[in-house]
Amino acid sequence: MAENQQLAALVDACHWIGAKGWCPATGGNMSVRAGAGQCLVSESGKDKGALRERDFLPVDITTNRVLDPRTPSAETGLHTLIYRCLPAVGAILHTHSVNATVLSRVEPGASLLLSGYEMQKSLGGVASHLDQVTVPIFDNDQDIPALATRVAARHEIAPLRHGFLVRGHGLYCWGRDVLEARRHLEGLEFLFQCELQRRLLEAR
Ligand SMILES: CSC[C@@H](O)[C@@H](O)C(=O)COP(=O)(O)O
Ligand SMILES: [Zn+2]
Repeated sequence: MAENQQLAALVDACHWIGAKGWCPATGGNMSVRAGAGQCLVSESGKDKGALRERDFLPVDITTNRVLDPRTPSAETGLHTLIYRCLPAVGAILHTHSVNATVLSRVEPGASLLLSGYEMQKSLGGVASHLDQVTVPIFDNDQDIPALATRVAARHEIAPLRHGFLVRGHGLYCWGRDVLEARRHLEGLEFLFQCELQRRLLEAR
């Protein structure tokens, strides 16, 4: 799909995310890969459920240089890192759902491990409910370059796949294009809700 179609699809995805309530109070950010080693990142501080195409700003993926007088997301460094680590990624969605926020705090480990769910197959390359899906969890940090360094270090050891959680903060997920990133977001959110309910019921 052409770059302008991807941007139109991303704007659509942002409105869908807003309607789901996954980006309350200006939380979250989104981007698509663009030509010439750039990506288009949502402007900082905007309501992500009401973004328009002109609210996405060009950023150089290698240098993080912002090619616009406006300010892109405070978390731009995570978007550019993901594009550098995973050359096949075409779109990234970062959301702040209640389930992602709570589950990332309830799980004390460095990963959320999911298995036994048919809906795991909504994630690219997962063929069975018997597979184990690993969603890395990183402790939150207001220092985005420091957080990006930890994400990159983990990617060196265990390559990132569909997304990761930031503890008490939210989810980053992605896909080859906006359509796949949307499917991953919806699939992961479904799995988070199941896992949270399972843990609540089994704790009784
Ligand atoms: C509502 S505060 C959330 C922010 O600190 C941040 O986590 C976020 O996702 C949005 O930041 P932004 O700079 O608008 O992209
Ligand atoms: Zn955030």
